[in-house]
Amino acid sequence: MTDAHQPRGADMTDAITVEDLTVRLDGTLIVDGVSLTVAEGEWVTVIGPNGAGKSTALRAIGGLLPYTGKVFWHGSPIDRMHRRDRAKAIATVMQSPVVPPAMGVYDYVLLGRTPYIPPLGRESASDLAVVDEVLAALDLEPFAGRRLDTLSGGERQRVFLARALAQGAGILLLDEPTSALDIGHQQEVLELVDRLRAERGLTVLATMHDLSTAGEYADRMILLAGGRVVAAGPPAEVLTETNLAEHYRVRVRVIAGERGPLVVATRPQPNSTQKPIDQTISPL
Ligand SMILES: Nc1ncnc2c1ncn2[C@@H]1O[C@H](COP(=O)(O)OP(=O)(O)OP(=O)(O)O)[C@@H](O)[C@H]1O
Repeated sequence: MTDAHQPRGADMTDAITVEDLTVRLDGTLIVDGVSLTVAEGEWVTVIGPNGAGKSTALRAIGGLLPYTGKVFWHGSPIDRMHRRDRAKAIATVMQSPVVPPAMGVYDYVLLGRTPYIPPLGRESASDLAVVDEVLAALDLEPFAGRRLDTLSGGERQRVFLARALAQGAGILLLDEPTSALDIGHQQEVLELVDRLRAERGLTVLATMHDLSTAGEYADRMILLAGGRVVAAGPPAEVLTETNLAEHYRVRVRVIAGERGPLVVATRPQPNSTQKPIDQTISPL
């Protein structure tokens, strides 16, 4: 297994290679020299506290934000790839994508097939078959005729994933893909992605906040804090009480589960070093 964050040049067996990725937003350094690799067929999940730079890093790796450093997909520098080839190589599900509110679910998922439809051409029967297959796999058939703006947050999140899967790309970038889903749909979606990974060799780079769930599905994890990689490796090496206490500033218990470490946050002890409330709130 490769080290998650050692730069070593683009390797054809790596689906994603990132070297010294740096992103500034409005002059502020947000991602600070991140290097990582994701092998073909591997699932790597980036974790880290709010504001750590996870979404920003993922957007840059997906070619959606300007950056300095190097990003390769399947050994090709992305800044030299044609837009259509990019869309066939990588599909992204970012948080709160902007969508035409009046658009129907079926048409939105069909947008995933755009890179396969010739200019001025129409979608083929096989494009429609892919959309039907994806809608069925995500339990979305009953919603096919509905407008996007009539769906619940969780239903919409599944539609965003459906569009990405319809794209048929070999690499999936998922930014908190299950944050709005109930526990049943969360497991269903992650199992589906994992099955596609096994059947089609899909590569997954995701961000997730639910640490136990993240650890159950990822081959490797990367802990980001302050825009930098502070830990990387298999879930059991990253999800440690020491790492989580240091970077999330929370007291946790990590218990060995069947499929990976289970992380439980515990309340501070009453005699901990926290100041009494009456010393931290100014009197009115
Ligand atoms: N235009 C901007 N100018 C300055 N700072 C910005 C700008 N856009 C985003 N940021 C900051 O960049 C930091 C990283 O944001 P990002 O969304 O990548 O974090 P994240 O790790 O995904 O967080 P979360 O877990 O809350 O989703 C945040 O502190 C955010 O406020």
